[in-house]
Amino acid sequence: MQPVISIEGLTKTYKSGLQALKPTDLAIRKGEIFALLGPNGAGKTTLISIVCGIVTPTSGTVIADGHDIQKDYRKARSMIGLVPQELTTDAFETVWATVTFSRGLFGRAPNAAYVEQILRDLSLWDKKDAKIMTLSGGMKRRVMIAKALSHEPDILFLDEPTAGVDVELRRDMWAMVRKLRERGVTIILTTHYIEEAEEMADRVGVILKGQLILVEDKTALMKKLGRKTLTLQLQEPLEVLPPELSDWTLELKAEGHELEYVFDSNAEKTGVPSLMRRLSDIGIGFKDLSTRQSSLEDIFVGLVHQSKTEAA
Ligand SMILES: Nc1ncnc2c1ncn2[C@@H]1O[C@H](COP(=O)(O)OP(=O)(O)OP(=O)(O)O)[C@@H](O)[C@H]1O
Repeated sequence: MQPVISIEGLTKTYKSGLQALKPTDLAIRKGEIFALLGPNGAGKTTLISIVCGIVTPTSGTVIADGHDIQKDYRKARSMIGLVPQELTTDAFETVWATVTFSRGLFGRAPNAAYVEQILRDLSLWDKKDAKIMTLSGGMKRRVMIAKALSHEPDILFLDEPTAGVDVELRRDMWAMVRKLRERGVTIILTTHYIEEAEEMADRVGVILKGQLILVEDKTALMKKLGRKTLTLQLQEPLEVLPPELSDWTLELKAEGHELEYVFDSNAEKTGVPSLMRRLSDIGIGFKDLSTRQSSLEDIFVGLVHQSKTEAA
């Protein structure tokens, strides 16, 4: 199937000299929910801002629904709705006016019934005559979504849609995203929450230091993410790992006082019970033990390491 967005060889170096985006290729499928996952400063906003025509790329091309976003900007832009991270909307306007105005900006004929529908879907209908400045932060965010949808885009970008929003709004947002997808809208969202990607996305891209290091179906990625780290506080420090433990991938930490084992908590056999038995058999005792879910940072580090070894 022809992708709805084709990104080829895209890079961005800001005037400061910082390369925020390394050469990137990505094809977004029509009708999918794609989550771009990455820590602060990874380049998520840079990537989506280029696709939305807000930031000029240093090199590369983006085709959105058959239109080159630079050569054919207006057409490409009219297919796209963007909900930016920051709230940028006119404080003195009413909700109704600001959403209707947005629609007009894209050259769409007025359609009161459509605007009413999106305001209702976003629980904003009873606020339609309220001035933006009188709304709560969560309501303002809903207005940003209504604006982005005002011109009936086929592709919707949500930049960190749930950063700093309450549980209720997050739930509403997710419900709305699913509803839009049912209508055939392609959705690309950026997030640094794994749970958000897990809950929402069909596919996930991981971006780290300007590099898109992996793009995978969510289910496959979630398997990789289900890793845990077991740390054993040893009674006696070890200088080296005994050969009897070579069946497990272990690391000595804290100058030999800690033994660390990273395992897949989704696997049928995690290797934890057998490791415990082997330790007991060879007389290695421990004072305490703890497990923790691998953090996003660990996972990224793991993925980077893995992609480097695979490339080598
Ligand atoms: N206009 C700019 N000029 C110079 N550097 C910039 C500019 N905008 C972003 N950067 C830098 O580019 C890098 C990527 O930033 P970007 O906003 O794309 O990251 P992000 O993944 O969206 O992060 P966050 O999750 O914090 O929003 C960062 O180091 C940032 O400081």
